[in-house]
Amino acid sequence: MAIRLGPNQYGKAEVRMVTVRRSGPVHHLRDLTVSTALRGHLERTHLTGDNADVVATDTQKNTVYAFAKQEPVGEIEDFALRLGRHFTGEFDHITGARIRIEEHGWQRITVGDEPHDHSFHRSGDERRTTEVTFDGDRVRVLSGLTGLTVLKSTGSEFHGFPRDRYTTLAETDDRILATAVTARWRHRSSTGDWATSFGEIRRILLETFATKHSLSLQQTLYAMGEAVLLARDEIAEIRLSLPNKHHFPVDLSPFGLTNENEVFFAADRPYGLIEGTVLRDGEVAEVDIP
Ligand SMILES: O=c1[nH]c(=O)c2[nH]c(=O)[nH]c2[nH]1
Repeated sequence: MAIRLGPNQYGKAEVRMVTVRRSGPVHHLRDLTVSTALRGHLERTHLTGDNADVVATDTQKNTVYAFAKQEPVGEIEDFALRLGRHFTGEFDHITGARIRIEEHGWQRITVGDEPHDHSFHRSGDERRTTEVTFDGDRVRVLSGLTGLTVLKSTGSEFHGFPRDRYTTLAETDDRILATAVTARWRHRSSTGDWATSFGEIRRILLETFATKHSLSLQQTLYAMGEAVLLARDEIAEIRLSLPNKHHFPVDLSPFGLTNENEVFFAADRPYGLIEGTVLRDGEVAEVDIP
C-alpha cells in the first residue's frame, strides 16, 4: 500500500506586533496579530527531515517585524499582500502563502476634551481582519471584522417555528436581538481602496442590523449580506457568522411581579449560531470562517 504526503502548510501563528510611528509629539499606534502559512514543495522535510526548503517559521516572524520597520504598515490588506508576495517571490519552492492579520483598535484617551498625544484605550473586542492567499498566479483578498457586538431592544420577533414534544420556546413578537458579528468578504480584485471599502461595509452592516425589522436572525443575516452586495460592487461574496446572544425574560411571578419585557437573563451559553454566505449570481462560495 503506497502512502504519500497530503496537503500541508506551515508558518508562524499569531505574531503579536505593536508599532509606534511618531509625528513630533503625536504618536500613532498600530496593534496587529499576524499569522503566516506557506505551501509548496515541502516533501523533503516531511519525508526525510532535510530542511533545505524550509523557510523557518522564526524567519517568517522576523520578516513581519522587519517589514513593519522598513515601510509603514498601511492598510492590513496591503501589508498582507507585501508579505505574501515576498515569501512566494523570494523562495522557488514556496508556491503559496496565506497571510492572516487581525487589527486591534486603540483610541486616544481624551484629557480635558483634547485627544492625548500618546495615551490610548482599547476600543473593545472588535478587530478588523484580512486574509490574503497566493496560490500560483492567483491572489485572493478577504477582508472582514470580528467581535462587533450589537443589540437591538425591539424590532425583533421569532414565531411560526414547528412545535414538537421537545419544544418549550415561547413565540415572541418583541424580543431583544443581540449578536457579535463576524463577517468576511471576498474582493473581486486584489487592488482596491481597502480603507473606504471596509468603513462603508462596516457602516452598512450596522445600519442594516439596526433598521431591518427581524423575523429571525437568519433573515437579518441575509439582509445584511444583501445590503453589502447591493451597495459595494467590489465585493463578490460575504459570509456572516452570528451567534444569537439570547436574552430570556426572567419569570418574576414568584415575587408577585409582572415582567413587561423589562428584565432579562443574558445567557452566555449555549447560543444559537447562525451562519451563511450571500453571493452574487455566477460566483462560487469560497469564504469560510475559521
Ligand atoms: O432568530 C432565531 N433563529 C433561530 O433559528 C432560533 N432558534 C431559537 O431557539 N431562537 C431562534 N431565533
